[in-house]
Amino acid sequence: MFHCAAPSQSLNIAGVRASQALPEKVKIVEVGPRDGLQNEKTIVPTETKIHLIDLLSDSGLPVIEATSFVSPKWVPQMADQVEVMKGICRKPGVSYAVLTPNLKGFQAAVSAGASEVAIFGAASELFSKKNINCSVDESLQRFDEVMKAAKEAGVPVRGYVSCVVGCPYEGKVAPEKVAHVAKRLYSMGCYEISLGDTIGVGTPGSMTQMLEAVSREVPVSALAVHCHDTYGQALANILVALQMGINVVDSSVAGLGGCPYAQGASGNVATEDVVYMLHGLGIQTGVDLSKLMNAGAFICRSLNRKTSSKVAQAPCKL
Ligand SMILES: CC(C)(COP(=O)([O-])OP(=O)([O-])OC[C@H]1O[C@@H](n2cnc3c(N)ncnc32)[C@H](O)[C@@H]1OP(=O)([O-])[O-])[C@@H](O)C(=O)NCCC(=O)NCCSC(=O)C[C@@](C)(O)CC(=O)[O-]
Repeated sequence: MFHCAAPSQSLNIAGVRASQALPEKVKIVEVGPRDGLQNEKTIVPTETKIHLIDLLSDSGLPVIEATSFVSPKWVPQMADQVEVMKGICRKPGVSYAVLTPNLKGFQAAVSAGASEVAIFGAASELFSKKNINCSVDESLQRFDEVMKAAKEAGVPVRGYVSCVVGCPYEGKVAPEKVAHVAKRLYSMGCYEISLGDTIGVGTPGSMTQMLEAVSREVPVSALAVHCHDTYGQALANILVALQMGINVVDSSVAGLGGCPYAQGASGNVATEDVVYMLHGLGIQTGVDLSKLMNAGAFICRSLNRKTSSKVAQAPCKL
């Protein structure tokens, strides 16, 4: 018989937070319903997606990326985006964000009531071509159109940069390339830039180098990290980002997901594991871990799949 220590907010832990300048609060952007489900082989029923989003809303998450307004020919799993946006119970205070690759997607997203949109670029030419069928420069031109329309409509826009450490087609990615794309997105008006380790190859060493380069161009207060966990480095990478002053973290309930254009990449870091670590550090998230775990259990049951969250697998429940 063994005992588990509850994550405490003791003076000791608070002392760690103070000495390492960790943030007091972290905003978690839940990407499971989009990043998590976009890669499923069989089409997930719309009602399942809606129920998952409602459970996640109930857990106290502040931002939920609900779906994407991309071409159904490219990502058939997201073809029910309008029904999903219509079906969810919108909880006051929760932002329901969606991905939009171009003006067509933006207009459809706004009609469906998205409270914010995200444009998604890459630091790698080949990934950009495979994912959105254009070069990095062409993508930035398209995003400029979306930004103009978003400003007129008063819709906040988040910007993603994919392949911030490595690319499935080009290998290692130079931090300067990431900084360049991040700066362009920030200059066009994105309020937040999410740095995606799309294939989960980053380590605290390579993340630090990349974050140092990006933070010379974009204020740290406007950065988020989006870590896939292929090599089991995601939590360590997030900790490094927090120590550098970043206080927005993307994650996916049950560690679902991957990118259809990055074969072999595993899901995002599990939201349950991020929340457990943050609470253990005395950092507030506003998320109720047990409600979040219910949402994770629901989607795993629905997909007939084992969770990738270590916290959800742990034999002792807190
Ligand atoms: C960008 C395109 C559309 C270009 O695709 P394309 O084929 O070059 O586009 P097109 O403009 O030539 O249009 C082709 C067809 O798509 C339609 N179309 C055009 N746009 C839309 C739209 N918005 N919504 C619905 N339909 C659309 C358009 O109307 C046309 O229909 P047709 O005339 O053949 O019937 C395509 O490549 C695409 O949809 N790509 C999305 C890929 C994707 O969703 N990838 C996964 C998300 S990114 C990711 O996961 C990484 C991230 C964000 O999580 C961070 C990280 O981990 O790094």
